[in-house]
Amino acid sequence: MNQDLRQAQRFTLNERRLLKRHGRSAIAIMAMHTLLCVLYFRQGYLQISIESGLMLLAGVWGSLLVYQLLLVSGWTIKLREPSLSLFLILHFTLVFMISGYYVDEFRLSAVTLYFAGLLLVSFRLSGKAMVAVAVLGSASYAVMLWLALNDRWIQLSFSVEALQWLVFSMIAISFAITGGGINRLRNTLEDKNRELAKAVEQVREMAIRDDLTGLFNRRHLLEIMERQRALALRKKLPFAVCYVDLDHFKQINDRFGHEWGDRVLRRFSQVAMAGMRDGDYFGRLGGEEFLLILPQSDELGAVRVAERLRKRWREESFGAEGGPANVSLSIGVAAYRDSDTIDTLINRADEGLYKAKSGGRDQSQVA
Ligand SMILES: Nc1nc2c(ncn2[C@@H]2O[C@H](COP(=O)(O)OP(=O)(O)OP(=O)(O)O)[C@@H](O)[C@H]2O)c(=O)[nH]1
Repeated sequence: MNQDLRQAQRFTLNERRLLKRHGRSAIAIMAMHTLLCVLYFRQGYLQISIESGLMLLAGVWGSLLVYQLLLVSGWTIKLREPSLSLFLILHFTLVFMISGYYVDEFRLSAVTLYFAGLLLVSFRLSGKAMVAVAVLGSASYAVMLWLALNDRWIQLSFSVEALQWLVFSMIAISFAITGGGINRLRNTLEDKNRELAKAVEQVREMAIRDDLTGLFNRRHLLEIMERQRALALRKKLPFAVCYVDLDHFKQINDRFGHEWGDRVLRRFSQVAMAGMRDGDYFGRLGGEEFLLILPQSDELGAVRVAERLRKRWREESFGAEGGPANVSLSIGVAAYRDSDTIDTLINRADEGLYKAKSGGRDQSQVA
């Protein structure tokens, strides 16, 4: 594959890599939060028994690991939102609110890492979804607070708690508003990168194709021959080429006009392509000259292919459409030899073509 194309694809077709990174970030946030909870617990600020704490931890990490497995396995890649960010942020909301419930002294600090979670999913969720998530976060905080106040009314100050809830809600909404922008930017960037990859592919196609026929052009045919030669040298795989030339083409142009000449060239390309074996290559060297490259073919096999093409093309007639009745072909065939370079091989095929022309045209000759 062309190097430019690979580079463009690195920006566009790397969804699996991004998903893995997304999963790793989720784990990092949760790991930091777990560490924070352990510190709170050790300092006596987390009002929870060790058994309940461990059970909660098992639930949190169990579900997060399942999430991570889904992302890494590629199972979610076909979904509309493959990072399952909505699930992730709901999971985070639940976990952070539960920990917030148990930490009375620093309730707001216990849920601070929730904002890192919001930032993470803002790369994936739309602006509207982000606002909905933030509102849900704020409502969950309110419910959590209500439960904590109900349980421990005497020790808690309503106004301080309400102020902390307000701060939490404002930060969450601000994250949602700016986060929506991040997602829009990311989508635009993705679209642009996709367009870029397509453009690179188009440029690449233009660089290897002949305008008139859409066949491989001379440059690309020479590249293919170089590759075949390398294979022949390394793995002793034979290959052969057929130098194909339409006979008396100048007369066609002169008698029927250049447009008819073009039409004949295009039809010949279609006929030749239709009869080709998978793995063979066919292209236009220029003018009315074409080249067939036949991997894993010896001289005899190549002559058979050349003759089949010549006979098939003779059946084609343009007479009924006001063009030439028949256009014959002359073909020079040459099989690769160890001492060959690309030039000597083409020259030999050209010699075969010369023999075919001087032998009366409409035939294949080996050289
Ligand atoms: N219509 C058309 N004609 C082309 C194109 N490229 C080359 N030609 C014409 O092809 C003709 C080739 O003529 P020659 O090289 O004399 O060969 P020929 O008339 O086929 O004679 P032989 O090969 O000896 O049978 C010339 O008239 C070129 O102008 C093309 O893209 N379209």
